[in-house]
Amino acid sequence: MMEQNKIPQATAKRLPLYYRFINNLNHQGKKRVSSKELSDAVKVDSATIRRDFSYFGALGKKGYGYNVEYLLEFFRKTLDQDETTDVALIGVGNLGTAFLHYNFMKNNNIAIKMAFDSDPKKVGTTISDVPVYHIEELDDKLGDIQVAILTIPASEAQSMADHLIEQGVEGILNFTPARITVPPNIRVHHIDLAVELQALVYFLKHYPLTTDEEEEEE
Ligand SMILES: NC(=O)c1ccc[n+]([C@@H]2O[C@H](COP(=O)([O-])OP(=O)(O)OC[C@H]3O[C@@H](n4cnc5c(N)ncnc54)[C@H](O)[C@@H]3O)[C@@H](O)[C@H]2O)c1
Repeated sequence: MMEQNKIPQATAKRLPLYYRFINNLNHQGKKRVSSKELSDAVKVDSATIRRDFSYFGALGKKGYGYNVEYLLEFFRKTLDQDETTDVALIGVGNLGTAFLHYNFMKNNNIAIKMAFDSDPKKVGTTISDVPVYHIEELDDKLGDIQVAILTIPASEAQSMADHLIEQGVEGILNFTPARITVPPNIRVHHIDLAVELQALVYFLKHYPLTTDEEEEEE
């Protein structure tokens, strides 16, 4: 990955968001984009965008904006768009099934390759071309997959994470409300809808958005 270490984590997290939008612009044949346009589209304030983009070596010109092709090339390299990353999904219930149906990652060269469940009724089925195996087949089937999505009951999360790590998984996207403990070399990202909603409501109440932006166009 290109100069990934120099990019602050908060900036890196916004990369996929930028990538998706810039990719769309490119498909529409657009050659340049202003920080204001970007800001409106991805809902990140334009000062943050300018700071983020300065890490990418993309310096917008006043009255011109950013070069779409340059940005796209940079994002592709940085996000390893040229390589495919396979992901395993653990738990084909309400949430897991929805993720399999909505092939949300097809443009990003990241794909859910296989899914696991303990329910015999689900094992042996295929959802959007993704085979569902029994969880006991995990060691045989996982291969060199290093990323897993956890959509199992919270009570199963820790032991499942331990097992996945034993099998070589290095990154876990945890949708269960359980806070799992992992060794320092393993990365866990936790997505909790309830917490996100609470945060949104809190911000609405205490930090109302204003409409007058002190915009400085680039
Ligand atoms: N993060 C969020 O925004 C969000 C939203 C809804 C639910 N959740 C959480 O996501 C998880 C899944 O929710 P759901 O509604 O899909 O639940 P669900 O009960 O519909 O699905 C859970 C699935 O996991 C399977 N399972 C159980 N134990 C297993 C094991 N040991 N190995 C493999 N598979 C196993 C079950 O057979 C079932 O298919 C829960 O922890 C829930 O709290 C998170």
